[in-house]
Amino acid sequence: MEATAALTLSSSPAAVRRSPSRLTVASLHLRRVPTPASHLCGAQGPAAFRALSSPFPGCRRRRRGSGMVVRAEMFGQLTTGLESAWNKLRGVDRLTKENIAEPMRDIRRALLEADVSVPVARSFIESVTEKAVGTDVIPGVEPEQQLVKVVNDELVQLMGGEVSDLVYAKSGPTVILLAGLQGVGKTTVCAKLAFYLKKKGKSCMLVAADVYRPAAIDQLTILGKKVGVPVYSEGTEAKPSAIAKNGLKEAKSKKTDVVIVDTAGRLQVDKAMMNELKEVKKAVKPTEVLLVVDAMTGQEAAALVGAFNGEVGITGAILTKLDGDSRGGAALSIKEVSGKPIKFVGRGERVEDLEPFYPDRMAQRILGMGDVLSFVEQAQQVMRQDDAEELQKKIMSAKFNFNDFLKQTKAIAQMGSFSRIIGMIPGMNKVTPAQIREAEKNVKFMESMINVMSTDERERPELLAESRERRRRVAKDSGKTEQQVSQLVSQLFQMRARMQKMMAGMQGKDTPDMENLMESIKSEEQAAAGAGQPRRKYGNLRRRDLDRMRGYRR
Ligand SMILES: Nc1nc2c(ncn2[C@@H]2O[C@H](COP(=O)(O)OP(=O)(O)OP(=O)(O)O)[C@@H](O)[C@H]2O)c(=O)[nH]1
Repeated sequence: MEATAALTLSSSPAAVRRSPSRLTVASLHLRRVPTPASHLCGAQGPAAFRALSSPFPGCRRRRRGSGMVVRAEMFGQLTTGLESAWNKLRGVDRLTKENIAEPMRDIRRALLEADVSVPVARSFIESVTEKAVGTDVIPGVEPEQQLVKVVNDELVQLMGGEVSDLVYAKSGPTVILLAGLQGVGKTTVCAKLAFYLKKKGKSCMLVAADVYRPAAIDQLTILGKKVGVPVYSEGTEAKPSAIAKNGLKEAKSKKTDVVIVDTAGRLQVDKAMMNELKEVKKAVKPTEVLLVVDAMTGQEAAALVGAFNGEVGITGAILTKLDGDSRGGAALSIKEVSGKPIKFVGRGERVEDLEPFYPDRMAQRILGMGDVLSFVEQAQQVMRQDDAEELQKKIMSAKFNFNDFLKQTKAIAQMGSFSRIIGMIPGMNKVTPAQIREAEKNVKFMESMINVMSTDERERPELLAESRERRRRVAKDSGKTEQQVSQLVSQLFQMRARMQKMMAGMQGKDTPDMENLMESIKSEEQAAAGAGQPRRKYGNLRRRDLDRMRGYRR
């Protein structure tokens, strides 16, 4: 049977055709098994959740400069190229090899225009095609949204997947050796790194091993002063490897945590440069050898990282000048081409302008679709097939218990706070902030009671239904009244009944009618405004459950 997921995301292909400029995410529907809605809404009625579960207008793609989605201008062209790929999928039912062929060509073109190398673009396209075609359809998520997600995940992988942290030495100072061609920003990076590490509570020392450009030593000394870090130098006469070795000795004697060695840059890769680097490396046995590359050089930067790694052996790259006019090819290709991760990126000339490289954030910037991605991810999470199937079995056997209740509550909480979700959906002005706060308060309120229940009580709500003693204990331990606990137990049984009714309807080939369902929830809640009041009929609720409920209400 199909996944019984509770929350799904969609807007109909018809709506998309009517409004092609709209991104098609974003109506939240209750499908098949209803997410327990009423428990989020408490006695005040499920207004907030009802509003969430009713179809909304599509989530409009944020225009450039609208302020809601931060787009890296650097990737602007790539982003625009990708957009045309999504547009070509509007209105299709599922992703097939045939219907994604043209969008894939757009993506390939966009990557090449961003200065990604041909082999990298080719393998990217192959991988996206394979995953997109094989991807499970998530009910309610539009095919182009799924493609956005696949492209996002592949971009993240392409850029190295996880963030690659600096490695520190197990004992003694951590030595970071910086290498790179002339003018890429090495000296500036020395100061930026020291500034970054100081903020992390590490003591640092800079070592001036660029003996060919006298101004480099002065520049490093000035920058060292600026960030409050000592600079070790021996002028321009000594050998770089000796300077680095002596600098390390001094750092050891001062118990410095991190030593950053600045080396000379050349206009191009040459043998002398490589040999010198190898010597310095041998002299100080660095924990990290980082190649500084300029993002403006595009795919050449990636090739350079590969070349340095082959010759000298490096641990990663630092990509500078991402604030400039580059097209992004370097960020996309370095890991794939060289096998080495980008560890930091420089986004300006100031010492503060260095940050760790986060592949996921970068991918989101490229796509400029953070809202779509979080919707698809959340839908996937909420709809994990195993959970859903297990839940379905429980519903059918009337075993839906407080653990499931809590799980569902948390699944909804995972959809982001109510306010956040609503904030992402333009046109969602039917739910007032007060209603949102109320719904959130109710979730917490119920959790506090469930949290103090014993394992048995959570698994078998009947125990609470049967025993006033137990209800009193839960009330006392959670600081609530006995009546409030009774009401919670009552709500769980009502929910079981509603779910079974719906499942029975589905199995009887009736398509569940959400309008009717919500109406029936509403009228049930009106009929049962308090746990002590008589209720109207309970649909498919089992006789045993009813008896038990009666037992606890007596
Ligand atoms: N816009 C921008 N400029 C940067 C960045 N990083 C460095 N620069 C600038 O690039 C220029 C060269 O930087 P340096 O740090 O001197 O480069 P270098 O690699 O040490 O140069 P050599 O010592 O000649 O090898 C300077 O004007 C820096 O201010 C960055 O991330 N963004």
